[in-house]
Amino acid sequence: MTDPEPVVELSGITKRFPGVVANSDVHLSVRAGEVHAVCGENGAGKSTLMKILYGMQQPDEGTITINGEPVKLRNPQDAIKAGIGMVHQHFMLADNLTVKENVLLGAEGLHGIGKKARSVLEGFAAQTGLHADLDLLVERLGVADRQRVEIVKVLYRGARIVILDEPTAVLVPQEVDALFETVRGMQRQGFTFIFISHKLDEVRAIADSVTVIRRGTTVGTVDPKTVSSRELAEMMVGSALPSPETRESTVTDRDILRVADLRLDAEGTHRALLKDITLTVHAGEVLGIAGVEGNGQTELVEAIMGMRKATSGSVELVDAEGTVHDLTKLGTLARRETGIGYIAEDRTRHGLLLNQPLWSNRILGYQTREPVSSGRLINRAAAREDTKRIVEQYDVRTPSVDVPSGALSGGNQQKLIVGRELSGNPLLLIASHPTRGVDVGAQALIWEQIRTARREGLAVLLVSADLDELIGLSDTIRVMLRGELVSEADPATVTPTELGSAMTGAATEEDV
Ligand SMILES: Nc1ncnc2c1ncn2[C@@H]1O[C@H](COP(=O)(O)OP(=O)(O)OP(=O)(O)O)[C@@H](O)[C@H]1O
Repeated sequence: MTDPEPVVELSGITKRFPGVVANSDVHLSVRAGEVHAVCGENGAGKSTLMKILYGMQQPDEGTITINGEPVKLRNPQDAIKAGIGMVHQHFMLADNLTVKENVLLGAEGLHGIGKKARSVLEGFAAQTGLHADLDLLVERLGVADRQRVEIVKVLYRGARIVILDEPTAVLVPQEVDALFETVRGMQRQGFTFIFISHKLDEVRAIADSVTVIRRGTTVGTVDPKTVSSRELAEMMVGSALPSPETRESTVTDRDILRVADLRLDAEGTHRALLKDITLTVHAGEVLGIAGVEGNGQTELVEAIMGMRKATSGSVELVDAEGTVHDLTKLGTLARRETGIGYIAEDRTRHGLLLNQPLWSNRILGYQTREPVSSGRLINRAAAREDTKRIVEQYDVRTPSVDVPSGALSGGNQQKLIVGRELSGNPLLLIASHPTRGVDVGAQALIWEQIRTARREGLAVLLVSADLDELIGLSDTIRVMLRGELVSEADPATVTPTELGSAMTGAATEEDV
């Protein structure tokens, strides 16, 4: 039997940015009806390649062939015409519109907005397992359903080849299984998927082929069923990975963060986004917060950081001398200055200034502190030096510390932030999804840095959607549901599936 014809053939793709070759002679050949994973370290060039395939960027060299025809994709409209759809990692839906409105917006020309449109839409909804009412506002949907709306949106526009950019990063294991079921079902109907992921177990579970990219160029394409996750990781990195360390407890009885009876009402209402939150994080402890996205974790972090004003309750930080600092009424910068490092959930909104060089980003949040400032004056030379140190220590792949942080790949931006936030010698680190979007090698590195700091007495409040990370890093896990801490899990014994059930188990469709 001969292999089916490739539906997508990228050949000799090269893309240069100032100081960086993002793609160098990359080849990718995707057969009809397969799930083709693209893997590689942070900065390897995956996003660039996908942007080229989706018409968002033009290659300097190379050719693109779709269904045997050479094509020029000048913009996403061209890609959509060629039958390519992209589901981005960050959803692009309007919360205040219904499912139907979101799908039809901008595509009214296809089937109108009446009965015909609805019936086509219903067909795609059934195909993707989207059971939500099409007239429901998107804000009422959970993450997994929103993702399905995104998929429906691209199918409605005629996509037969769907790019999924890290689709499982925000899903619990049960939702990942459901997504994979959908993908398999659609595959049987002839759809082709290109799947970007750092989760190699998932790649092995769903993909028919995997193309590995390293430092901008193709290493090769393999059958993921015939290699282990470790071998795949080593193909990506080009060398052997360090072994994961064994569990050891460094928890002390010294309180660092104390949150008592915290309540946060939605603005102008008495509807509680957070209720009865009481928790303590000790020196040397990682307290993990598990929860399906949208259950109050973001609000909890923002209330502790002073980005949202709590309705009632208190937040205190106890320093090394035992002095208690009441943070409840302080602003964010003042809270940080008492000794909090903060890895924000949304690095491009709260963590970085994208048009500023890396060294200026090193100063962000530390404008009054050594070594980058004398308290009143910024010390540029010291900031550049310290940024170089971070780049080295955290393996940030960049041509220099003078490029804007926006030119770094997502994972490298994340490494820069983690490096900066651990550099201020904080008492407490608030880490929201600290390794989101980073590759396995960088993840191991970040975990190691956090563990080292914990051994030296750092207290960590960890919020993560990556259950392996929560289980692997936490000393204690608490589960958040509808704004409350509802249960505890022992990371030494709990499985990701059990934790997933605790996170969703008690929730009914309506609650979500
Ligand atoms: N607009 C740009 N300007 C300058 N350099 C860029 C730009 N976009 C990407 N790069 C560089 O190209 C290289 C490849 O980046 P790309 O985002 O494709 O990597 P990636 O494999 O998707 O990484 P990640 O897993 O971290 O998302 C990186 O070195 C990055 O800094």
